[in-house]
Amino acid sequence: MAMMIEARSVGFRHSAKGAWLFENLSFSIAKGQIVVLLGQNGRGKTTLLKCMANLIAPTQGTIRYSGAIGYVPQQFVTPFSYSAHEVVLMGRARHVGLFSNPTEEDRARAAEALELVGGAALAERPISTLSGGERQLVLIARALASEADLLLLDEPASALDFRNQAVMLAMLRQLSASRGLTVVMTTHDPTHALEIADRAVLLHGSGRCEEGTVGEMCTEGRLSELYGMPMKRLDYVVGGNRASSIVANYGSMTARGEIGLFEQGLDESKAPVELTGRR
Ligand SMILES: Nc1ncnc2c1ncn2[C@@H]1O[C@H](COP(=O)(O)OP(=O)(O)OP(=O)(O)O)[C@@H](O)[C@H]1O
Repeated sequence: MAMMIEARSVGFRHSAKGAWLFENLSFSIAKGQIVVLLGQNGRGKTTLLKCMANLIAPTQGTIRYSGAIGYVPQQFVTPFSYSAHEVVLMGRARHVGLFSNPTEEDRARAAEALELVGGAALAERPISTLSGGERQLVLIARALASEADLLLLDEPASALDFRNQAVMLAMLRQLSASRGLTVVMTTHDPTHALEIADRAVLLHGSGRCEEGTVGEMCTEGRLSELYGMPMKRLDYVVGGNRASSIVANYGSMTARGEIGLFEQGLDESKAPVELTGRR
């Protein structure tokens, strides 16, 4: 099987005395496989994805890859108000020679990619006027237009409604089956892993991480530990098809302080006290 990515004993920490985000992580991703990175906020999913995209160097270990990479960040900021079509056309950069203009084929591929994500109607709209979800679809189209062999997607579903999430997941599954596209994506919804992924990487924090098949990784026990709260797997039949979802038992969380994000992020002394309008 052709290997797209081989990570060997990879680790990352921001400073020599800082805590490891992940440590001694090794995995192999074969051509056409889909891999999902899971973990609580701040556990290092984006950092790992950036190491895989060769945007930052891991503190320890090596990552080798073959083929062309398309990296889709969580946010895309541009000072210029390009149209959606122009942004997708940027994905053709490595096909367009230096000092050359995009060809008709480049334009056609860009239009095709935008259509594939259901964004054809957005083509002429300035990117700055698009909603978060629309912008996310355009960025995915840009990566598809690049005809990368390996897509690294940072929370591609975070701003999408249920239907567009389903469309995007189906599209990735179809591209991996038909074109051998390899995909690594981060998500806060482990059901996405059940739906399309072959393998999953769990980032538990303090350097601890695990990697394996979705069946091995997405068990109730492992996911409850990963998110620090009870997680259930529901298996059911819908429209004659078997389906599974991972759900969080939200009601089990009693008060603030149990959720890590609050402990880390909310400093009341700095929070705005006055709200405008009536209370
Ligand atoms: N320059 C930096 N120096 C120190 N810590 C940093 C720096 N940049 C990021 N971090 C920290 O590294 C950790 C990992 O960040 P990362 O964005 O990889 O997490 P994540 O799992 O993708 O989170 P989220 O789910 O919230 O997107 C976070 O705790 C973040 O605050």
